[in-house]
Amino acid sequence: MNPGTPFASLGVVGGGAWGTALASLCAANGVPTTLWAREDAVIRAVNDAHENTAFLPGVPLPESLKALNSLGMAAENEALLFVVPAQFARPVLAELRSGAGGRAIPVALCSKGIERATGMLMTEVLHEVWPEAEPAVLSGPSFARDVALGMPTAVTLAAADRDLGSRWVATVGAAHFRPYLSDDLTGAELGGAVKNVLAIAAGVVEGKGLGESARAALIARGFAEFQRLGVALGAKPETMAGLSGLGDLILTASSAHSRNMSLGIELGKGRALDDILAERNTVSEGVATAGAIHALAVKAGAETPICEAVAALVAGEKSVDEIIAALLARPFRSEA
Ligand SMILES: NC(=O)C1=CN([C@@H]2O[C@H](COP(=O)(O)OP(=O)(O)OC[C@H]3O[C@@H](n4cnc5c(N)ncnc54)[C@H](O)[C@@H]3O)[C@@H](O)[C@H]2O)C=CC1
Ligand SMILES: O=C(CO)COP(=O)(O)O
Repeated sequence: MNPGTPFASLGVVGGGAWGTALASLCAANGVPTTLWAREDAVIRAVNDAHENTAFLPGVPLPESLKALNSLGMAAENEALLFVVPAQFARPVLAELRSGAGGRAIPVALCSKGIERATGMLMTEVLHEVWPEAEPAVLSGPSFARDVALGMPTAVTLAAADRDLGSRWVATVGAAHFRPYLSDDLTGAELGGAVKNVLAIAAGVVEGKGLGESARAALIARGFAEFQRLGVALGAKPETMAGLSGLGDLILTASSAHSRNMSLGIELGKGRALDDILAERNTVSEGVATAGAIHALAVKAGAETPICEAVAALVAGEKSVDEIIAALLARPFRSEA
């Protein structure tokens, strides 16, 4: 692969844990980087104490990283990493487009979810809101804290154009953060969205004490769902089996550090969803995405019983015991 040229300036939009980790990485690479955050307290903490105390406490950030709250200024950069949770993405992208004056600039989407109101993937939302933007998708098994602390990580970086992909690799890549190029944007973003829903299910298995064998079965059968849906939506099977697919599913469905899995654990212990969400300031994308995935799957004619069960659980339509009973009562079938 020809080495690309890093972008001359980068705006990271979204000052949660993941946006902060990615901004820190790019700033440490020497790319002039600014971080857009909604919260004044985050902006002050990043600029004054070089730490995002709200969302990524205890991780020192490069002094060269500057935070701001103007989307208009963020849009003046040569390229953008977009890390706003999926349910809030549309208005933020619209404001960025207006700040950019409708310019065609590279936007790498790093959020892992589907817009509940429309059932759209993030690339579809971007295309609708800002058709001139040049999309890429960065997704894979990568906890923000691991990346920010310099622990080894590998991700999928999908872009339709190889030169564009190489520029992103040169901007975010580091010895400990290894992006692998792909041209399958749909596959890359679908993996990140679906694994969050399956991680909630894996958490329920854990919280309910159903055992590690059950969790392994859930991961494998969840992966089968994910492949069926991916194929129906035009994703490549190798993407589903790669870092942004199986890789992220393994991480998120086996670690209580995952917000989605830990939420599932609490649900499995019998706690109410609203009580769990009320005590968190962080996002668990699978909650809003579950229903959207199920609806997409129905439309695409793909059978996704685990995602359907999670959708019914978080919508309050079925209890944990009811979804477990329904999954175990399914008829025996061939594995493929
Ligand atoms: N944290 C992680 O390890 C990783 C997260 N991601 C994805 O990155 C995206 C962002 O997640 P995190 O950075 O972890 O967020 P976070 O959970 O650390 O922080 C919540 C974020 O949501 C934002 N937010 C809340 N209400 C909002 C609103 N009304 N409008 C706009 N923004 C609002 C907050 O400003 C904050 O940036 C998600 O899609 C997540 O799935 C992807 C890879 C790793
Ligand atoms: O996407 C992630 C790791 O790849 C983070 O997962 P959670 O949002 O469940 O914490």
